[in-house]
Parts: sequence; structure tokens; C-alpha cells
Amino acid sequence: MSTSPRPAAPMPAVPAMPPATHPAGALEARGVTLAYERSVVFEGLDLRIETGEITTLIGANGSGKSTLLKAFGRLLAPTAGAVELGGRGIRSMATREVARQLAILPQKPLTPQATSVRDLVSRGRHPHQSLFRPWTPDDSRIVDAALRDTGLTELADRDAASLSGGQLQRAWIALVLAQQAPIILLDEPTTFLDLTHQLDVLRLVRSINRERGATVVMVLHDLTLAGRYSDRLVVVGGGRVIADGAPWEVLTPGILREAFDLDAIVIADPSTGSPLIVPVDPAPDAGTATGNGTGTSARTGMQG
Ligand SMILES: Nc1ncnc2c1ncn2[C@@H]1O[C@H](COP(=O)(O)OP(=O)(O)OP(=O)(O)O)[C@@H](O)[C@H]1O
Repeated sequence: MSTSPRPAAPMPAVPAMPPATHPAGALEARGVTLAYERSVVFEGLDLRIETGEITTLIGANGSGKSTLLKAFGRLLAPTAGAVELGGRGIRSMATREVARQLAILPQKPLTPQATSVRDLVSRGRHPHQSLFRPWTPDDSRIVDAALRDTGLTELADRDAASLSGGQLQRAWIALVLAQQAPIILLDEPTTFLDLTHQLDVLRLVRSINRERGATVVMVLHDLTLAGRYSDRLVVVGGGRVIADGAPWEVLTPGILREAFDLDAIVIADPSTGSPLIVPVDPAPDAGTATGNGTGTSARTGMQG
């Protein structure tokens, strides 16, 4: 087995992209009920996404994170209440108008057949085109930058369907970047990615937020990475928001136990100072009990 490092496809910390061209309107769920046929996931939920922040939705499997993100992205219609963008009901807005303000990476995007990676990423420019505004060299430049920033330049001419899971995930992220929307919704953007590429993507997301002022809402499963790269965490479960706040306010042993049925110690990550979640195995004599009450939160060292 080779011990040499794999060829890196690093993404630059600051993407070469101009500031978002359209002003971001605030995104807000007002009294929304989200349901599938007869199963209600949320009822009368209020949640305002603060402009210019990175907000990450966390929660156990099936708690409704994707459902909520889909409602924010206009992919799922509330059965009551409304999602508003800039104070207007998102469902009454024209698709192109929404797409200029909001880009969404769904959990399982359908990859078109016989489409090159470059063509896939170019679809991100569609909302900016019209009869009177055809493809321009600027569009090509933006697509090239998105390919470069996701480490895909070398793969640009490959059939997208032939990419590995991680490469394809980066191609979808490149499409979202090329859209240059001021609000970006990402459902599990690190799925399929090795740890290095997970960090690359999250650093890229943060740089787009910090450099371009993009508002980001994402779903992540890795709680430590969520704490490291988010301004705000929203924990969902049991049909409601269990907790909402800065990472250190939310990633507490009590909330982790409530939301995930997880016993964990929370310590300060030595490299960033953000919360580092350390799951605790049940004591050997604890039988089937999952909670031993020893979890704690400490910024200075491990306790419990
Ligand atoms: N298309 C659908 N039809 C019916 N029920 C659905 C559909 N999509 C999701 N659900 C149900 O809605 C609930 C919330 O699902 P959702 O995918 O939003 O959860 P999640 O928190 O994103 O889960 P995960 O972490 O597993 O991705 C679950 O009970 C799920 O089974």
C-alpha cells in the first residue's frame, strides 16, 4: 500500500468570485406546517434566517432537517403558513427571480445523463440568462472559477455521470457557486467526501460567506464540523426547534442527549476553540442504559 499522499485537489480559501449581484432578502418561515400526505413533520414553525450568517440545521435522522431546507428552497409547499423571501411569499415569486436570490443543493440531486461536468456547472448560470441576455464571456469566467474553486478543472470535460460520489458532490457544489445567489442552501454538502474535501468544502462555504456576504443555510451531520463552521446552529427534533443559538450555546451535553440520545463530552477544540464533541461509550456494567449522566461541557478541558 502506498504511503504517499493522494494528489490534492485543493480549493483556495478565497474563491475568485465577485460579490453577489442581487441583494439578499431575509428568508423566514412564518407559522409553517410541513407535511407529507398524512405525516406532519412541523406544525406552525417560525424560523428566521439571519442575513449574512452561516446557519446549520442539525438533528437526528428523520427529524426534519431536509424537509425544512426544502421548504426554504421552495421545493416543498407548506400546508399552512408561508416561507417569505425579502418579506414576500416565496411561492408567489417567479422561479427565475427565486433562483437569482437562492441556490439550493438538494440531498439527492438527479444527475443528467450525457452531460459534461462543465455543462452541469453551467446550468448555474441559467437564471441569469434570457432572450436579451445570452451567454457571455463573464458566464464562462464564473463557471471556470467555480470549477477551479471546487478542484474540478481537470475533470471539466468528463461525463458527470462517470464521476465518483465525492467528485460529483463537488460538481453540484460548483453549480451552486456558479449561480452566485446571495442565499445558499446546502443539504449535507459533505456527503461522500473524504475528510480533506469535507474541510475544503466547508472552508469554501465560509469564505463565500465572509468574502461575498452570502447567507448560508446547510444541513450537516458532523456536529464538530457544524460547530466549527457555523455562526448559528438550529437543532430540530420532535416536530420543533429544540435549541437555537451559537455553537457553544447549543452543543451542550443536555441538548445532545435530548436531540440525539447521545452521551457526549464537549471540549474546546485545541485548534479552533470551537466545541469538539466526544461521544462517550456506556460503562460496561451500564447494561442497556444509554445515559450515565457524565456528559459535560468544558472550554478548558475534559471533565466528567
Ligand atoms: N417524500 C417523503 N414522503 C413521505 N415522508 C417523507 C418524505 N420525505 C421525508 N419524509 C419523512 O419526513 C420526516 C422528516 O424527514 P427528513 O428527510 O426531513 O429528515 P432529516 O432530518 O433530513 O433526516 P436525515 O438526517 O435522515 O437525512 C421523516 O419521518 C421522513 O420519513
